[in-house]
Amino acid sequence: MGLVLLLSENLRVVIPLAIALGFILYKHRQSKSSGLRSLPLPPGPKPHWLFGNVFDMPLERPWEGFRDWTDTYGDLVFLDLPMQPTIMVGSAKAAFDLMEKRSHLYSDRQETVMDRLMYWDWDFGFLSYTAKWRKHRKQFHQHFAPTVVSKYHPIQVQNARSYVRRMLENPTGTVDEIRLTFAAIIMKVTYGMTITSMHDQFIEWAQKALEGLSYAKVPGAYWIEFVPWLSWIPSWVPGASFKKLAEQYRSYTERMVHYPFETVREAADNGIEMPSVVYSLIKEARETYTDRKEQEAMEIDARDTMGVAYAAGFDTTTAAGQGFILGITINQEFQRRAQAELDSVVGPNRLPDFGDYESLPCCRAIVLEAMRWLPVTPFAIPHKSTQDDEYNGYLIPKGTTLIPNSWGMLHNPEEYPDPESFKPERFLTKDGKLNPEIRDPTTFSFGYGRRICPGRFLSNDSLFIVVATTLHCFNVVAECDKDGNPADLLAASQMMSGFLSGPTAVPCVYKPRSEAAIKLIHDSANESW
Ligand code: HEM
Repeated sequence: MGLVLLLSENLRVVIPLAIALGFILYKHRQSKSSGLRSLPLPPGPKPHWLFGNVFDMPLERPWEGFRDWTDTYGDLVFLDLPMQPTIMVGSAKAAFDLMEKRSHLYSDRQETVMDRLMYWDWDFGFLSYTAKWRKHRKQFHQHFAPTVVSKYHPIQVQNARSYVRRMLENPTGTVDEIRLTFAAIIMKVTYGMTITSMHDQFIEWAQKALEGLSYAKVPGAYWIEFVPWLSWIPSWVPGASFKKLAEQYRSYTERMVHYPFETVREAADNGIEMPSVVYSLIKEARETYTDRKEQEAMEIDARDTMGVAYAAGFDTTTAAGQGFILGITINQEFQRRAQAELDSVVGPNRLPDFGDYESLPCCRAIVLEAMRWLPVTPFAIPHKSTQDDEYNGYLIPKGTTLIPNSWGMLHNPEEYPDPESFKPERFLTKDGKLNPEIRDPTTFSFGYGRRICPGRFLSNDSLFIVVATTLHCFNVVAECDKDGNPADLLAASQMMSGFLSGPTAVPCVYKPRSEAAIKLIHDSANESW
């Protein structure tokens, strides 16, 4: 106890010393040579002798700074960060060569102290490349694979229709209503819970948990990541702001994972069905095992595996949906073209559904362009290597973090001319079909290799039905101020900096296309599902 107090009182000295000592030991380890270690590291900005490239990291719209580095140094840019050799991957070829073709070497993740302290260490998206990760990923995939997700179409159609009904009442509620739509879809699919408001208690907890996560994931923000063995220090110690942050948010993360799961489990205990992924897993556990301990273990696995669905799927799909609304408001010409297609395929007497999917290439092109234009995860989630490797004559040391600049690849003018413009037509042939020669942007925007987003099929379907239903019912135009001046949509399309990105604002208004459209929207409230 005396030692704890002594160290705590002198923490302003202990912390920098511990970090410096850590850096020196790390540098020493790095200098040890092995077979491939005689190869040069990929080029990159010149590092400081002790702090490496820490102070070179671009903070505002970093993807642009990283693209400039790629232009200067090439496909792989080496960054010397504390305890963490890092390579920025700037081209599609290098990204696929490493993270897809050699995915057995590049599928690890950097687990962090903050993940553990803030109770995110159950989330398999942040787990290392271990047996536990494999087990959870496999279980998740069984419920979100392309052959399975069509089961969720009725939930998606129903929520897209409920969305247009709310937009009729609240035509400027673009941001809130699209958020509610994707939250409701994920919660219904995963837990069988009906969400009707973003003020729902669960949603408020989950949003707080995600807010905490966004702080915890700012690279280099917490010194504790460089000296994890100091994570025992109490929160009252000066300099231990990471502990305070963890204490502030941890309980929200716990509630986000536990509450919906316990709701379904309690219902199952009382013989009440809540048809959903979690309900079917609980049922399976109870049918497979008679031993309560084994049942419990399987149920806990299900809780943790599926706890990730809201955390990983809500903000991401929402940001892509916001990109669609803004983009289609800017590109009025393509909006008219998609509506003409909807008029001819769906007609005036019904709303679109998944049966129309193949016949609506314009709506599908809009989804593709929304995924490309303002990429939600500009750097995917970084991967980590598990062995020394060689690529194009360069050493990639074991333990290197690979950060793919997905934004840079999606904005490569050679693949996507005029990349800053929202142009769904780029994905169509002259005769209006999807053009297989243009690279599908979702090969970048959902990440890479064995870690590629397993929720992408659900997300793509949710976006498609929202796009089709919206454009069948509404013209989407720029919001005007009281003097009639339209909002600056290009300013709104500036992407926010952060681990997750999206447009700065969505100043758009929904105007019903016709009386017939209004009737269709109202009538959809009487549909039985
Ligand atoms: C537009 C929507 C979405 C985008 C842009 C997106 C993007 C991503 C990206 C870039 C990754 C990291 C891939 C990598 O490491 O290379 C990822 C991982 C993940 N996503 Fe998504 N995602 C979206 C929607 C969803 C949805 C709806 C779900 C769940 C239903 C989901 C579940 C996950 C999970 C569980 C992981 C972790 C995979 C792992 O580490 O093995 N995502 N996503």
